[in-house]
Amino acid sequence: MIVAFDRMYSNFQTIVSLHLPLRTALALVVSSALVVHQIFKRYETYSILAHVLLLLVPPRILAIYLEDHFTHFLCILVSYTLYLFTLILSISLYRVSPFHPIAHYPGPLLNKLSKLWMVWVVSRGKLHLYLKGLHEQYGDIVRIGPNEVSIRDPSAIVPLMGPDGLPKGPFVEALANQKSEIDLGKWLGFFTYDLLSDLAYGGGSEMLRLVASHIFGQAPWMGIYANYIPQVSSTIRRLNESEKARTMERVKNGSIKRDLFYYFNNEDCQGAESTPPPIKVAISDGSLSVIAGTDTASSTLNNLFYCLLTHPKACNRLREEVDSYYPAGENALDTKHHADMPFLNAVINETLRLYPAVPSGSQRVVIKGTCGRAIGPYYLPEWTSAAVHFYSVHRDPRNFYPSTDAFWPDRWLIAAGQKGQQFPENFVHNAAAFIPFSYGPENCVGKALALQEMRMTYFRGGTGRFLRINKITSASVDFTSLYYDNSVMLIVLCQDNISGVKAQRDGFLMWMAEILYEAGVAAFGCNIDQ
Ligand code: HEM
Repeated sequence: MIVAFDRMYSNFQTIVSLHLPLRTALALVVSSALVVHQIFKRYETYSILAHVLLLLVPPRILAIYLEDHFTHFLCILVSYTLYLFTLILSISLYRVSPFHPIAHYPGPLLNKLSKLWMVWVVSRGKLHLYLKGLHEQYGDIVRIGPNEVSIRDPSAIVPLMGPDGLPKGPFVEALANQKSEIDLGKWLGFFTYDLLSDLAYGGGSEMLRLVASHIFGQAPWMGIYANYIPQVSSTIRRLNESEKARTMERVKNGSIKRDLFYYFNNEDCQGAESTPPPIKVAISDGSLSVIAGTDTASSTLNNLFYCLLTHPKACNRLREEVDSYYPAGENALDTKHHADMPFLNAVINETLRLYPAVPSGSQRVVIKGTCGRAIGPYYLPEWTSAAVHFYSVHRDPRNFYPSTDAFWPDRWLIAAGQKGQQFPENFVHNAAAFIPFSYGPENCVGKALALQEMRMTYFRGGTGRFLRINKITSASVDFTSLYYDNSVMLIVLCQDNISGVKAQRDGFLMWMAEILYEAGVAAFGCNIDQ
């Protein structure tokens, strides 16, 4: 085999060998790297075959022209070094040059050069703070990648994400363009980035998946290669298999009630499609909703409890409101008053304002082949990715003032013109800049469900073991308002709920210890602010 390859190579060598002078041979290597840069610029590709053909094959062939001047080993070394160096230099110079289509947007040099810098930032779990800092330094639009901007200007929300806005970022589009059946595992990681961009929470393989999706979200080509690393691919395979098994089981058993799957699987035989979708589509729909709905809701609940526990006055006020709507004997799980309880909804909104579960927003992209798009006051050339940075928009004093960075639920009551509320001087409340569920036709499909979940959780505790409080110091926690009821956490807001759960106090303490243990060990910056 080796002999045959050697013979083939020397035949090839004889055919293409031209005995070029050294300068000409080197110039040939440099020019091919420049041509390949143009190809990459035109057709950004995540195909491994294309990467091999463009990155590895040309310098190997061109090494032949150096054979007259160096030893065999040196030819290869010089050819590859010069080729890759020229390619990287050419790409870098272009990215920081005034000729780049988004050169006029300010941003740090490293961000302009490569997304690898963002991979590092993301791996530290503080992307939302990093981007907020960049907006404070550079203004309302910042170049955060070679072809990517982050926006803090609410006037960009409608043109970017509204009915005439842009489609979702490159990963989602690439998924839609898959010709054959999709490899769910591969794309799941990319999707979670769009959705869960900046969450910071812990939890075994979930966290592994999340960290991976964060990183691959910044540099999708890494995801393609990582899929070939046995440890990564086996985690993805396990995830795939478990999603598949759950879906098959659910399809086999049919509906007991009208859950989400009832609709995914077209079990009502109504709507646009009357037949069930292919099983792969059902699996992917199910997985996406679980991913989209679980971590967003649980992290918001974490933050909500954190805010209440660190603001005992607000906690007591909420307790009073609950007691007034649901006096002793009333079923607090009855949803009839939930949407009308002003302070409860103000507390939820204020939590979502300070800690949006998707802080860096959802990416949109200007499709290739268009002449670019005007997004509010900004012009975005084709193939530029852009996202409104929810976290920065929510914490901008031009949108919410005073106490912009503080937990102050009253702002929502004042804005709604609630009786008895003082209108502070210079009060600003830009409702259009409050977008925790994103905006437009592609916003969060689970918004109503999520809000109801938040309201109900006051009474039930909801997500059980997933519920973690971000940062707890004994001084800031009013332990007497928390009880543990075997499987769920119960925040006791109604007087009549207290009896019956007291016996579980030991359980509660164990649970609390577990939280503290997790918060201490999992250094994922659970408290979003630190
Ligand atoms: C507090 C809780 C939640 C927050 C803050 C939240 C936020 C978001 C955001 C910002 C997006 C991106 C939308 C966009 O690209 O413009 C999104 C998408 C989505 N959410 Fe939620 N979400 C929450 C809970 C849920 C729940 C409980 C479900 C369960 C059904 C859910 C299902 C989805 C789905 C399926 C998408 C993808 C929509 C699409 O791409 O078309 N979310 N969510």
